Amino acid sequence: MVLQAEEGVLTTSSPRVLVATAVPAERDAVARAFSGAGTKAGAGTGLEGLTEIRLPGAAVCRAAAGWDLLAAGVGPARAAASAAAALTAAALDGTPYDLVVSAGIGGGFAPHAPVGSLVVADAITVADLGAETADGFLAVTELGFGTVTHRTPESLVRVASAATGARTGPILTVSTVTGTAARADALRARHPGALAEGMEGFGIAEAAAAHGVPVLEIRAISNPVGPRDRAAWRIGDALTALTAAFGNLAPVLESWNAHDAHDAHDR
Ligand SMILES: O=C(O)c1cccc(C(=O)CC[C@H]2O[C@@H](n3cnc4c(=O)[nH]cnc43)[C@H](O)[C@@H]2O)c1
Repeated sequence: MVLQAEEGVLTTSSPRVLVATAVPAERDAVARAFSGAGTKAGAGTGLEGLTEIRLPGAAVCRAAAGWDLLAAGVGPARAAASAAAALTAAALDGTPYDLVVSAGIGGGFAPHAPVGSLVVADAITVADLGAETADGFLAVTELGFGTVTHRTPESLVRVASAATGARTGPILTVSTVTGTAARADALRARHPGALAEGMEGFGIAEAAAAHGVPVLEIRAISNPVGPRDRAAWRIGDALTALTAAFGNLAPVLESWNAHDAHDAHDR
């Protein structure tokens, strides 16, 4: 967000937002909210009408003024590397991002996050970064290292959930998709209140934190967290919900003041 002097008056331009998904299908679902780009019209690349900017380590698509979309890859490490590349390139270019949004489909914890619903994270927590011991799992912070949770700005979570109808609560980041009831129960016990899981949020939040940029995560629920039944994932419905979410989210994020982000903290 750059302050500009116009006729002697200081005005604030719209924030620059980086939306990071895992895969191109999710990025294109976000793109459809802006201009109809990413529809099936054309050769099926999903990028008709979008400008692709190739960077060292990442390629971002400009969906609209101020809105860059990144298919950052699956899993926290690849997503962090891609997001960091995009953030660094923008900073070196003198046009840093004001907000990073981790977005995509995700698993929902029953009964609070049913398939087809939306979840906005008030906390982005890595669930499997630590050590297994005879007495159970120890988070990396309990070993004296690093971070396991990034908080999202309260004011941003409030406006985002009001605009989209999303439930708000912790979203877990896992490197292994939960595939049994026992693992789902263990996650519930360790993270009471967790609404959803995905595979990239924490990595993207780490990259954003390294650049001092606030982060938000939004997931459209495609499947329940629990016993694996890949055939039952409602990916199409979730992608449709993601497009609708960004249609409602974009105007409120554009008017959100990034300087309100002082209410976010890492743990
Ligand atoms: O096959 C397709 O057409 C397709 C379209 C869009 C996305 C996909 C994915 O497989 C996305 C993988 C992505 O989804 C997240 N995810 C979804 N459900 C879960 C879950 O139960 N636990 C953890 N992650 C989940 C995750 O972020 C993956 O990166 C396919």
